[in-house]
This record gives sequence, C-alpha cells and structure tokens, in this order.
Amino acid sequence: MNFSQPIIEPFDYIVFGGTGDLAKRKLLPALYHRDLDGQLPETSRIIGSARAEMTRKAFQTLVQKSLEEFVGPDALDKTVLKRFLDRLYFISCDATAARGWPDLAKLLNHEPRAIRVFYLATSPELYGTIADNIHAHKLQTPETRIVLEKPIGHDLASAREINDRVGAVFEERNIFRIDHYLGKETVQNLLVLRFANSLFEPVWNHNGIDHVQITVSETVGVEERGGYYDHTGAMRDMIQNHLMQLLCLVAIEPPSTLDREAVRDEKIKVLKSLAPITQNEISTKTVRGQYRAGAINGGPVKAYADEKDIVPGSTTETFAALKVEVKNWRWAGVPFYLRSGKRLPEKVSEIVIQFKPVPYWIFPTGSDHAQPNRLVIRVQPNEHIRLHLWTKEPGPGGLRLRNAPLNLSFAETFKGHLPDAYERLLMDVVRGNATLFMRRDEVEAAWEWTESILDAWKNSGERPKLYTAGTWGPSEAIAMIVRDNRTWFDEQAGDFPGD
Ligand SMILES: NC(=O)C1=CN([C@@H]2O[C@H](COP(=O)(O)OP(=O)(O)OC[C@H]3O[C@@H](n4cnc5c(N)ncnc54)[C@H](OP(=O)(O)O)[C@@H]3O)[C@@H](O)[C@H]2O)C=CC1
Ligand SMILES: O=C1O[C@H](COP(=O)(O)O)[C@@H](O)[C@H](O)[C@H]1O
Repeated sequence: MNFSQPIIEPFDYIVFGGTGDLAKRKLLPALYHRDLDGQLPETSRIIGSARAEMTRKAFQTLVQKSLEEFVGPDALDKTVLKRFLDRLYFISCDATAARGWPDLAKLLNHEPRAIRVFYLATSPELYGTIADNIHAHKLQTPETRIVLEKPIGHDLASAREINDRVGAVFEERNIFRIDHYLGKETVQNLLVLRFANSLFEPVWNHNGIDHVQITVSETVGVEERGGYYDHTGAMRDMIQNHLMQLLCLVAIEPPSTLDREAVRDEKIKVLKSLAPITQNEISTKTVRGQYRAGAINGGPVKAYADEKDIVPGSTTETFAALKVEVKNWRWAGVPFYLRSGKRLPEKVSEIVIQFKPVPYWIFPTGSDHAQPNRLVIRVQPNEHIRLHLWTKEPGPGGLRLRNAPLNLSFAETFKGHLPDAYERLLMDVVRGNATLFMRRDEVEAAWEWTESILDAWKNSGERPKLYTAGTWGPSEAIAMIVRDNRTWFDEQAGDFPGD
C-alpha cells in the first residue's frame, strides 16, 4: 500500500452512468475534491456518458448542481469549480447499441491521454457489453483500466459471466472491482491498527477474543432506488461486499508485505474458511427483515412495501443479521455477528471486538466483569477507536471501578477534511494501485458463501420478519445473539455517547 501521493499522470476518466445517482452523489464530488487539492493534472478530462441526449453545456450544469448539493458551499471554490467544469465532456451513448461509440472514440483519440479509465456506474448487466464495445471500438491503450461497481452480478453464475467477459478484454491487473468501504480511512486503518501495533496480535485470536460484532446501519430507506433495491436486498447490496470485506480485514493473517496480491491472498483464505450456513441453520444463524412504517428522527416514514417501484408483496429483505464462523485455528469458537439494514435508528458503521474476561476477579467492586475489555472501531461517522478498560475511580474510601474508554478520535487527532472513500479509490485506479480493490476470486468466493444463504431463504418459503422503521431490526435479531448470552452493543445505555 502506498502512503505517499505520487504524481498523477494526465488521464481521461470516462464515467458510464455519468448522469446517475452514484456519479452525482459520489464520483463527481470525489473528483472535484481531488481537483480542489490540486491533484488533477491540467489536461485531464472527465467524460460523462449515458443514453440521454444532452449537450456538453447541459451536462456541466447538471454536474454543477450536484456539486452544489453534495460538496457543499464551504468547499465550492469558484476558480476550482470553473476549472473542474471545463474538464467535463458528455457523450450520449447506449452501452447496448452502436449509437455513440464512434463519438466517444473520436473524442478520446483526438488528444489521447496517457491513462484511460472506464468507470462502469451502470447496472452490472451492462458490464460485459460495455467491455465488448470498448474492445470493438479499439478504445484500449496499454494503460487503460476498467472499474466495476458493486454488486458484481446478482449471484455466483452472473458474477462469473461478468468476470469472464470483462476478463476476455482486460488483463486482471487492469480490472478494478470497487468496494468503496475499502477506501474509507478507518477501514484502511484496520491493517495499520492490527499490524503496526504489537499489543493486539497476542490476543487477536480465540484465546483473547470472545466474539466480534460488525454493524452497518442506515437511517435512510430505499429512496429513489426502489427499482434496483427490490431485486437486490440487504444481503446482496451490503453483506456480500462491504460487511464481508470488513470481516476479512478483522480476521486475516498478517500478509508478508502490503503488496496487493499478498493482502488479497490473505483475504481469500478467510472467505474460503467461512463455515457455510446450511438450510437447517438459517433459523438460528440468520434473520432477515423488512421495515414497516415507523419514525426516523421523530418524523414518520412509510413502509418498504409502500416505497416507489417496489413490487406488491415483495419479499426483499431490508435488514439481515448473521452469525458467522471462521473455521480456522485463529478463530475457532469465536462467532462474528453481522447485521446491516435500512431505516434503523442511527447511521453507524462499527466493528466491536469483545475480549474475554480476566480469569479471576479480585476486586471488591465493579464485579460485573461480565463486561470485559472491548475495542470499538467506529468506521463512520465520528470516526474513532475506543478501548474500553476498567479503571479505578479516583477518590478515598474504598476501591470503586469504572469501565471507561481510551478514545482516539479522528477529528481531534487529525485535523482537516477526512477524504471520502471514493477520492482515494478513484486516484488509486489512475495510479494502477489495486490493493484496495477486489480480485476476481474474492468476489466469487463471497458470492459462493452468500448464495447458499439466499437459496436457503428462498427454499424456506418464509417472508422476512417485519420491523418498525426506526428500531434495530426484528426482535429475532436480538434473540439470535441473546441465545448465546451476548447482546448487540447498541442495546446498552450510553453505547454511542455524544455521537
Ligand atoms: N447509488 C449508489 O449509492 C450506489 C450505486 N452503486 C452501483 O452503481 C451502479 C449505478 O447505480 P446508480 O447510479 O444508483 O444508478 P442510476 O439508475 O441512478 O443510474 C444509472 C445510469 O446508467 C445510465 N444507463 C442506464 N442504461 C444505460 C445504457 N443502456 N447505456 C448507457 N447508460 C445507461 C443511466 O442514464 P440513461 O438512463 O440516460 O442511460 C444513468 O446515468 C449500480 O451498479 C449500483 O449498484 C454502488 C454503490 C452505491
Ligand atoms: O453500496 C452501498 O452503500 C451505501 C452505504 O454506503 P455508506 O458509505 O453511506 O455507508 C448504501 O446506502 C447503498 O444501498 C449501497 O448500495
């Protein structure tokens, strides 16, 4: 992994789906921020593409509006904004037809840049066809990369098909399968936390750790993405990729170097060690839910079933909780509890490492040592790492113990803007650094494991359990962990103090 910021060569970034939600909310704001930091070479161009007929001027206006909304007025610098808008071009092109491709070829070849990036921010069904068209129209240079957004496919078979088709056109080193969680500062920091600090490794195993919790909760519903979400669900949208990647980084063995293959080799070993969840186990090791009407931040919100573009009677899950076992020497007997959902009470992404209690409690007070040390890694928001320790409460007259955290707050420790995950990842593609991207076998192994659960859910014929919007999912998710004499971290008062 490269920690310095090498000079970026001039590039052309071609964003298929350049008018879509992801491009407007994330990709273009991320590129703007890199421009603001002076990282984009003067001659670099950004070319949006979609089927819509649109002039270059109209695209520039659309992007300006998106930047005003998603970058915010404080970071919108007039000079940089003008420079950024001047980089923009638009080509109307249908990925599945002949229209537009010759125009794209003409624009790219007129003044070729050293590096070309094709970013596919479209539905995954189009990935193979876009790769074929790039090849057919001879748009590849030796330094051309392709970025595939998640989810890559809908299941293992479609993921393999995409990988085969894209792999027939691009070498694996030029295929960047993005999972934006890997670009989050706090996620990148997992490797540093584990492998640059000597104190954790001796206890980072079944001897020291009781269990691990990974929560990625959102307050939003499906918003305008009902059409996409209703045939995707929480398992495919979040667990198969983001939560699996977090689990891998908590569980991996130390790679011998930070070389991209070394890190990915260790991640694949974790994925291959996941115990499959069988049909008989789905009722005890998995819970899926769907939100009904409720309240978020004091305001009423409608049920999933009543959101735009949701099929009547939909059985799509908007919440999933799983008990996962990693079958290897390090993690024997240490469950990983995962959960993710929409319309939950808070937007929090967090990893909790619950250590085991001391073998014998000698203190007269604070004897509820049922709450042993805990390391809380807050991925977002209010990024922090908190190590909860027992400590003596100062004062005379006896020995009173208090469980208090050592707090490393990112905002207090590192002043300044924490870059969005996409900022780092989009530039890594230009640099050709794929360490924070997924290799083909990782994606397929994650699908293989996930698919058996999806199949078991389907075969069970059961509907997802309903939960009220604004609560922590169905009560079955609480029961799942309570059966093991454990609780989700959020259920205890004061879990998220001041957050
Ligand atoms: N939105 C998000 O927060 C996230 C999205 N993703 C992934 O990113 C991808 C895009 O998502 P999102 O932006 O939400 O989707 P949208 O539906 O908002 O945008 C889709 C884009 O693709 C274009 N498009 C559709 N069909 C074609 C076609 N045949 N040829 C060329 N362009 C086409 C659309 O424009 P037009 O109709 O004019 O052609 C539009 O620009 C998906 O794979 C999604 O899973 C991943 C993470 C987060
Ligand atoms: O990939 C996705 O991620 C977002 C959540 O991302 P975050 O960075 O805000 O945690 C999620 O809303 C979306 O459904 C999913 O496609």
